[in-house]
Amino acid sequence: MSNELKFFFEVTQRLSSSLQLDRSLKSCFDYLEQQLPIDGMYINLFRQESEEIQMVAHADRQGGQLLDRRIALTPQMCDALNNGERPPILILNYIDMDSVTHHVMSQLLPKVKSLILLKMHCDDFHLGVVGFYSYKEQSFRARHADMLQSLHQPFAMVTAFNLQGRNLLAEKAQLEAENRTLRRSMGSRDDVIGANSGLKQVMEQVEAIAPLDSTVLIQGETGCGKEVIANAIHTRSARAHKPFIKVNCGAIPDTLIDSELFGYEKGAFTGAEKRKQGYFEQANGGTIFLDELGELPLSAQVRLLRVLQSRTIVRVGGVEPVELDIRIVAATHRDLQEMMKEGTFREDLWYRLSVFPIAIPPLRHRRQDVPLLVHHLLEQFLGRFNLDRLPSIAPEQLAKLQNYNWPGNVRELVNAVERAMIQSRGAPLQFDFLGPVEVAESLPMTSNQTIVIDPSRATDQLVSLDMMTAKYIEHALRVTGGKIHGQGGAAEKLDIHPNTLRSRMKKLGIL
Ligand SMILES: Nc1ncnc2c1ncn2[C@@H]1O[C@H](COP(=O)(O)OP(=O)(O)OP(=O)(O)O)[C@@H](O)[C@H]1O
Repeated sequence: MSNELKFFFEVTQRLSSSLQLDRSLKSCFDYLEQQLPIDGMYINLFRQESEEIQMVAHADRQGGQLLDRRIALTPQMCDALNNGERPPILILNYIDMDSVTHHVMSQLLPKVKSLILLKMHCDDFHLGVVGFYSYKEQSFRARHADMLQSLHQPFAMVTAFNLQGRNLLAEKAQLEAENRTLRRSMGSRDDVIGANSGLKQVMEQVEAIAPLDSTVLIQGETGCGKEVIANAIHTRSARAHKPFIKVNCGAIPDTLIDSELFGYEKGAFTGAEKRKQGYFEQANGGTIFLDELGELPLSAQVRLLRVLQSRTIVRVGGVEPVELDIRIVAATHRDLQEMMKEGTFREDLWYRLSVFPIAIPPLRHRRQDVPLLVHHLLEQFLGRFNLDRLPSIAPEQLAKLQNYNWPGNVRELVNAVERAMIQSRGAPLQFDFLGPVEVAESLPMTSNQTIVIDPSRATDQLVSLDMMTAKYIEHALRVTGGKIHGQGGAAEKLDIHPNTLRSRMKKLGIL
């Protein structure tokens, strides 16, 4: 075999040795550096549609890497690269001999002093170049170019196939993302956003209580995710494949509560033509979620207490108790203890229910969850709005969302994101309809959560020192992910004793 053939055979063998361009390029380099005075090589694509050069792979003595580094070109540079007169192989013993190469290399590999560029063509399409470079000026001779010129076809083929492979991988990643969204919308286990940040403590409680059959009372402001947490308890329990029945206690008229909850026997009242199961029976084997429990009238509270004690119900018009295997999860945004004092909520029922209370912090106390929720909602809305990519949000708009006070909690955020998507029509999302963020309600933050104390931003509308202290403590808790004591905790950062911080939080009403 002639020397040229041996060279061609060895390089093409190495080039096709792996499906990963970084590996095959490194293998080529290891051989080529013994044949040519090179310090490295790379593959650059010519992206005519976006007027860019994209470096996709590089290899030198340290190893091979896949890259995605892009350099913008001027229209004149694109014309120069498209010019049919540009030779298929070019020796540049000084980088500034060619203005486009100088522009690109000064940004990608500024130490390179001389180069051989091998143009890659595929079906009349100018794919880009393979660059063989040296850190010394005047390294290359015509014989080096002669050796390399037969390689333009194999390099072009391998690069083209590799790019196709990458497109397939990108499609696969997109399919996986769609799958995740679908699973979430079907209520799979990973649908609690903030489970590892603002809702970490809540989720620890959920994980602990879910496998047991204990009654759970979820408390939290309206729209903060009580149903989401109730659902998480059910899906993490052994009852996950059994019914999860949600009852909105506030939505049932007083006169219908008994028959809706406990069902009725045939003939129990006019119109009761056949026996009907109530919500409790429908939930048999699974979980019943009693939402808005605070709205339940006192008479129904007594009967609920009986169910909790005996795990049996009696249908309206019936006498026989029906035994049930159910787990009860209740939720309210009302202050049940206050209602007890007023006499509108039964004390005995409270004690039965509050065996395992879970308090969900409002969204303004876990602002770190806002970007996560926004991203989750955008993914959810993607399908509904028939979009093929996520709309963008400018950092200051995201900061605005994080600083806003969210009186309607996550539900209000859901509505705000939906409204912004409807209004945006493909442009970056705007949330100016939320109105200015009040200084009193949030401290100015940059998008990377660094607090900015800027007296020039103070207005004449002063707020009480207690309110400012509360906001500052809340901010410290956000920064530390809710950690109070120990290294990196809020007490350390605020330079006070953890017990002092706790008592101040209690006084200021911080959860
Ligand atoms: N942690 C979360 N992750 C994902 N979505 C959430 C989360 N919290 C709330 N949501 C969404 O916010 C909306 C309101 O949540 P949910 O109905 O659970 O609140 P709630 O506290 O039960 O409200 P209400 O007090 O009105 O009964 C729903 O669309 C829900 O999917």
